[in-house]
Amino acid sequence: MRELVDAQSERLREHAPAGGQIEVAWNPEFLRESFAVEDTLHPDRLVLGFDTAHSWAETLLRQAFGKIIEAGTPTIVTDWATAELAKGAANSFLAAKISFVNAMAEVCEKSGANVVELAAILGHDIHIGRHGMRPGVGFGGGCLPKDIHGFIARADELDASEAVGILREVDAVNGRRRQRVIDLAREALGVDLRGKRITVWGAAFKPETDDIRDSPALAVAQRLHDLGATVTVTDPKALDNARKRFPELDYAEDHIAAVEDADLLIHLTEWPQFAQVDPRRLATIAHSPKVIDARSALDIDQWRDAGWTVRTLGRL
Ligand SMILES: NC(=O)c1ccc[n+]([C@@H]2O[C@H](COP(=O)([O-])OP(=O)(O)OC[C@H]3O[C@@H](n4cnc5c(N)ncnc54)[C@H](O)[C@@H]3O)[C@@H](O)[C@H]2O)c1
Ligand SMILES: O=c1ccn([C@@H]2O[C@H](COP(=O)(O)OP(=O)(O)O[C@H]3O[C@H](CO)[C@@H](O)[C@H](O)[C@H]3O)[C@@H](O)[C@H]2O)c(=O)[nH]1
Repeated sequence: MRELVDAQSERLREHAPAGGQIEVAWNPEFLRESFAVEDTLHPDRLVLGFDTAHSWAETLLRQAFGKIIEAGTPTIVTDWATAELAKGAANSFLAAKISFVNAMAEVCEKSGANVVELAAILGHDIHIGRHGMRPGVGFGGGCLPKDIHGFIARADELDASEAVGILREVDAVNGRRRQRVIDLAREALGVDLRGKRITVWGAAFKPETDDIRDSPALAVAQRLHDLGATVTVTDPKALDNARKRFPELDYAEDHIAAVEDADLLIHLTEWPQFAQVDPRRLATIAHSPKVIDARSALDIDQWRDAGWTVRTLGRL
């Protein structure tokens, strides 16, 4: 690791106009999409990685983050190698937490337990914590998938493959959640999906963004389309991006009208407006009132009372 950073610094010194004046500092940031401003102004920690033989970069960064440091933000000053690992390790842990609860969901599906309640029980243990452990169709986006793959590749380069076996499993669990939704769709509609009309609620990889990078919702929608279903996708913000990337899918602006004549509705991105829909009204629009709640975000008792057949990931 040290050699890699040294080599990168050397390359910078060769190519940058400032040459030997260049000093390299690592400052990973941990902001989440749709919370970028809040996470930037109020980060839960700062990581500053330097070549400790120099102090110029440290002085500059401490000035740049002056107000945030004064506010008492934990600030960890460390070496290059540790700072470089910080980002990949943090995202790997977040991904592992999600896949852990989703692996529990797989067990719940076999045993009849309820993964939402199980996650609440686990989350109240302060050693575990309740944040970032919502079960569902798994993680996507521009960060967690890329970062665990990058971390695995780097560990392989460093001859530390065994240490990241756990991350290969994290990735495998994540992929199985998407497949589980396809399996549930086939249970609901029959193995042959040709000619079936499926409405997908959600295109963004998570709510409150138009980002569709590695979106679980669109991956599932595309697979259903490949199996012959007519798939209509709706999303409050991400339709333009989705249309460009997956022109073969159908799109609808209005999430209620999107359900007209549907044989099956699949809830794949938990936008709050989806959970606020009156299921009684929706049941009169759909061709067949069947829903898969792949984010455990709908009030399934209310939907069942309204006449819907409800399937979920990780609870009956
Ligand atoms: N999106 C986030 O919330 C977030 C949060 C923390 C960290 N990060 C990290 O920040 C980095 C960028 O993320 P992003 O979401 O802004 O991605 P992005 O894809 O939106 O932006 C990347 C930019 O880099 C440009 N680019 C790509 N390859 C290039 C190259 N070879 N030369 C010059 N420019 C190139 C692209 O054109 C694009 O404008 C990633 O490593 C990501 O993990 C992102
Ligand atoms: O309990 C949870 C939390 C998240 N997700 C999914 O995980 C993915 C990532 O969500 P989130 O972490 O909220 O979004 P990002 O904006 O990708 O932020 C992650 O990636 C950033 C870029 O590296 C980091 O800076 C952040 O700390 C890290 O949370 C999304 O698909 C979510 O639907 C779940 O399935 N269950």
